[in-house]
Parts: sequence; structure tokens; C-alpha cells
Amino acid sequence: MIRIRSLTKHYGSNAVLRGIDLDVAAGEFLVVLGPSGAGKSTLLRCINGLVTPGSGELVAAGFDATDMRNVRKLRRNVAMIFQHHNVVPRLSVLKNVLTGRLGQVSALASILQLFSRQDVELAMDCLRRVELEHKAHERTDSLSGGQRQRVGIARALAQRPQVILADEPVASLDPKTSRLVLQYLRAACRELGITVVCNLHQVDYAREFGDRIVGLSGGKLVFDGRGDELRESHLNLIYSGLEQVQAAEQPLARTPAPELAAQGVL
Ligand SMILES: Nc1ncnc2c1ncn2[C@@H]1O[C@H](COP(=O)(O)OP(=O)(O)OP(=O)(O)O)[C@@H](O)[C@H]1O
Repeated sequence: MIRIRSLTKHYGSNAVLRGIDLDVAAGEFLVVLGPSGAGKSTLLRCINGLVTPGSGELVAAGFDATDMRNVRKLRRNVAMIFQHHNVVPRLSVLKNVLTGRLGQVSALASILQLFSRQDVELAMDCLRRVELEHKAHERTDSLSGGQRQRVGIARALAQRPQVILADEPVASLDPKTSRLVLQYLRAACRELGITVVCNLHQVDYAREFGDRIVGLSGGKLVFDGRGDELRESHLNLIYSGLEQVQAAEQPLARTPAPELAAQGVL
């Protein structure tokens, strides 16, 4: 579903992504772990065409994401969920979810915000999936932060995307609400076959919800494996910072990573 080869991105002299190779299978729930500034958001933004990579290949949902002519089609199929949910507070919950349909309807219908009965039924179904159907006609600013994030998920689902990119979707939520939000995302993955790539800071959630975890450090992937393969030594490598990754010159750690241990990296 996503194929990335030798992907780089620089901001001036700051090398943010330094040769990423990554495949994500259809229906997989992939968690990206990494310290602040590792390049996690930049990676997600490259996948949905918000950021143009410097070099490399990136195909998502069948579209070449490095070719900006594909951006509209790409974003129709690749939905994004942000940390601050980006919902429109003064709109009703239902209208916020319906904005997820804007990329799919005609330009005129989009300008006039005319939605068909099928669109409304789809939006209500998406609200049911995050258990907010009963809030459909309330103003979104009357909802809690966790509920707004669930509206963000429903809006993403209303797009009927092949891929959902979630950029620290639970960063500002309490533990109970965080797990609920991640459960809805995982259900979307399992029940609808949507591929999810989710940036997280919480290792426990990564282990619990990710089918697979990749560790990004200093713009390089330094771990790729299942949650139960992620050891303390890998976490040290992921969170050790740029210098050690450069010193290691080791592209990827896989448990038990005997090669890395032999080189004294772990
Ligand atoms: N638009 C931009 N212009 C210049 N530099 C940028 C821009 N966006 C990101 N960067 C830089 O790229 C690096 C990686 O940022 P990015 O947001 O991808 O990291 P991150 O891993 O998502 O961090 P966090 O966990 O704090 O969100 C940082 O050094 C950041 O300052």
C-alpha cells in the first residue's frame, strides 16, 4: 500500500529524512516511534503530499506522492488525523464529518456544501463507528478534546480512504481517552482494511496497538519489528539521538540484532 525507497528531505542544511526505505502492507497498523525532531511528521507529510521530498521514491495508495500533479487524487485516498484534530468548532459534528466528503463530490456541490443522502448516511455510519452518533447535531465546540479527536477520525473515515496517517493523535489526551481513540483507529484498520500509519510518543501504546513498529532517529529508520521484539536496547538506539545513529552507520535493527550487538551499537 505504501512503498518508500531512499527518501530524503532537507530543510536548508538540516537533513530531516536521510534515506528512508519502508513498505507498509494493506490493512497494516504501523506505529512510528522516535524522539522529537526525528522526522516523524515530515515522513507522514511526504506520504500525503503536504511536503515534497528532496529525492527518492514514494508510492501511496497507487499514486506517486513525489509528483505534485497527483496531490488531489493522493489526498482523496490518504486521510490525515492531526494532534489538534483540526475540526471546525462552530460547525455541527455531522457537518465536520461531511467535510471529509468534500474531495469526493463535484466542485459545485463542494462550494455549496450540498451533500447527498448517501453522504449523510455514510457520515452517520462513521459517527457510529466512533460512538458519537448521538452528538451529530451538536456544535463541535461543545465536545471534549477526546470527542473532537473522535470526530476527526470519523471525518477521516468519511473520506473512505485506503490509508489513514495519524500524527500524534493522542498527544494531548488522558490515558483512558488515548486508548479509546487508538481502539477506534485499530477497528478501522481491522474492519475496513484501512492501512494506518500512526506517529506516537508512547512506547506502551505502540506495543499494544501496532502490528509493527518502526523507530526513526535522526532521519533514519533504526528499528523495524513487532512490538514484542522491541527491546530496551532498541529504545536506547531510537532515542539516543542523531550522533549515535550516524556513528552506528547501521540502517536497521531487527531483534535480536546480533550484528548490532557485535558491533557494540546495542
Ligand atoms: N517547514 C519546515 N521548515 C523548516 N524546518 C522544518 C520544517 N518542518 C520541520 N522542520 C524541521 O525538521 C525536523 C523534523 O521535524 P518533524 O516535525 O518531522 O519531527 P518529529 O519527529 O515529528 O518531531 P515531534 O515529535 O516533535 O513532532 C526538525 O528539526 C524541524 O525543526
